[in-house]
Amino acid sequence: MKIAIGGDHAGFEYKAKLINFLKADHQVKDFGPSTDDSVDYPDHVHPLATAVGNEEQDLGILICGSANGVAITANKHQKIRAAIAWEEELASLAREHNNANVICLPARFVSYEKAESIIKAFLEAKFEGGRHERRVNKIPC
Ligand SMILES: O=C(CO)[C@H](O)[C@H](O)[C@H](O)COP(=O)(O)O
Repeated sequence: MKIAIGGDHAGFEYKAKLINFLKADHQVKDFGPSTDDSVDYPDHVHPLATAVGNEEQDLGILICGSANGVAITANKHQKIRAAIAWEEELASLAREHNNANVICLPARFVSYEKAESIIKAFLEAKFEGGRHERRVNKIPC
């Protein structure tokens, strides 16, 4: 799968580790930041969301301190359904019920091991369609 990953300085460390975790099985594109110097998350979220929205990338992962800002920003983009997850089941349900194409992680609130497990759950889940597709189709895109 083609996976886009990005965030801000608060997610930098986890992003680097996740890239190493993911690159064995996926094509990973890093949307930055490239250091842990303080940055403005929209500068990295917008290009990632554009790439996922136009299907250059299959799924997106955004990591920052609380996940709130990256999720708010990503969801401003047409065709993006960004969900926040701090537990594996939340990530699975985001795919299964909401057809989420971006997952947002709160690096300052979960361990790296939990973050990796959340991403694994997100990538392994599949959209269930049916009643969920009817609902998702009612979200203006
Ligand atoms: O909501 C956020 C942006 O997506 C995150 O929590 C940021 O990482 C956080 O706001 C950064 O705060 P800082 O004090 O500038 O490190």
